Amino acid sequence: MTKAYLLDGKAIAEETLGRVARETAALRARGVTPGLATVLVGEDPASQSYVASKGKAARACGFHSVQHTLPTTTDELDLLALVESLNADPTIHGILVQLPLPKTMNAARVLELIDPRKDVDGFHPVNVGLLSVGEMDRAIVPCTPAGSMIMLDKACAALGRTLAGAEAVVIGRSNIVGKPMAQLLLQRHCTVTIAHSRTRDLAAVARRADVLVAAVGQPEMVRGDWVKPGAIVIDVGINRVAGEGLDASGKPKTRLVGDVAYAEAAEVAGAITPVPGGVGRMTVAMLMANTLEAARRAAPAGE
Ligand SMILES: NC(=O)C1=CN([C@@H]2O[C@H](COP(=O)(O)OP(=O)(O)OC[C@H]3O[C@@H](n4cnc5c(N)ncnc54)[C@H](OP(=O)(O)O)[C@@H]3O)[C@@H](O)[C@H]2O)C=CC1
Ligand SMILES: Nc1nc(=O)c2c([nH]1)NC[C@@H]1CN(c3ccc(C(=O)N[C@@H](CCC(=O)O)C(=O)O)cc3)C=[N+]21
Repeated sequence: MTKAYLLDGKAIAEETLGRVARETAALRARGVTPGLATVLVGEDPASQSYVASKGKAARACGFHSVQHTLPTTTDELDLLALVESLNADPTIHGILVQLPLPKTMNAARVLELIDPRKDVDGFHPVNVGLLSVGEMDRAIVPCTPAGSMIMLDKACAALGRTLAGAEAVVIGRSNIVGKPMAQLLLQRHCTVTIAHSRTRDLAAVARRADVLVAAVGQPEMVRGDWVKPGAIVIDVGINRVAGEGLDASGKPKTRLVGDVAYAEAAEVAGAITPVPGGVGRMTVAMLMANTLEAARRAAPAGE
């Protein structure tokens, strides 16, 4: 049995981050330093660790990086005021409000207040619209789907495939992953199916896919026999599940798994992304790429 080509998210992300760092140096030579502000409300440990890794990547790229941490009890109006002050701050080109926000807050209202030109997550309705009409010079594309497309291009190059005409199935229809992913695949001329929790016979739908994207949030839901032989499998899922034994502080160990049963799927797929070390790495890298691009668009035209 041939084993799938492993799409190494860490290595591909490093490539992207290297390019961003080089281009940032060039932009700084013109007097512009990309600035990224992250906003975290509450103390969710997973969110804290994501935000920390974003700050670290920003500094490694040579960005100006600021982090705002607000207590869970923050008044929504105070968060809105912070967003407005970041909108008005010329040293900040990218604003990321970490999701999920506390349930007491209206997340849509917060996201819609972010200046679309600084919306490096690509979640603002203006960016959603620009993506859907294909205005890619002005749109900011959500990081996870954008990173997934880069990995798909690597897979196509390695396997000698092309996306045009391919059957693509995206499992998941969220605004942050599933829908924008489907838009990008459509732009690349795939025949796109979006599946979700009401889809009948999901396994059969998945088996049609030359390109299968799982963005579900269900640990290892996609089994090996859901994968068409030779398909390219992009596993977006990040699920923390119980591991074996105890950690150093005596708490039960946990581990990360994707939405795809990796070992089974890797026996059948043509190429596959691992979890961890897959799409998650690319998400952080694309956030840096989006921030650099936002800074460039804000900078006066250079020679
Ligand atoms: N790698 C990365 O950088 C990132 C990873 N993630 C991870 O990706 C996953 C998806 O995230 P996100 O899109 O935000 O999640 P959401 O919970 O917003 O959306 C999940 C989607 O999956 C569908 N779904 C849920 N259960 C099933 C099922 N049993 N069968 C079929 N469809 C199902 C839902 O359907 P319905 O609409 O009908 O409810 C929904 O459309 C999560 O594991 C998340 O942690 C997210 C962002 C970034
Ligand atoms: N406004 C906003 N924008 C986001 O982009 C956003 C968000 N909110 N909320 C949560 C999700 C999730 N997300 C991830 C980022 C990095 C990894 C990542 O780096 N994962 C590593 C491992 C991480 C670990 O070990 O915990 C990996 O897959 O190898 C994963 C998931 C961004 N999100």
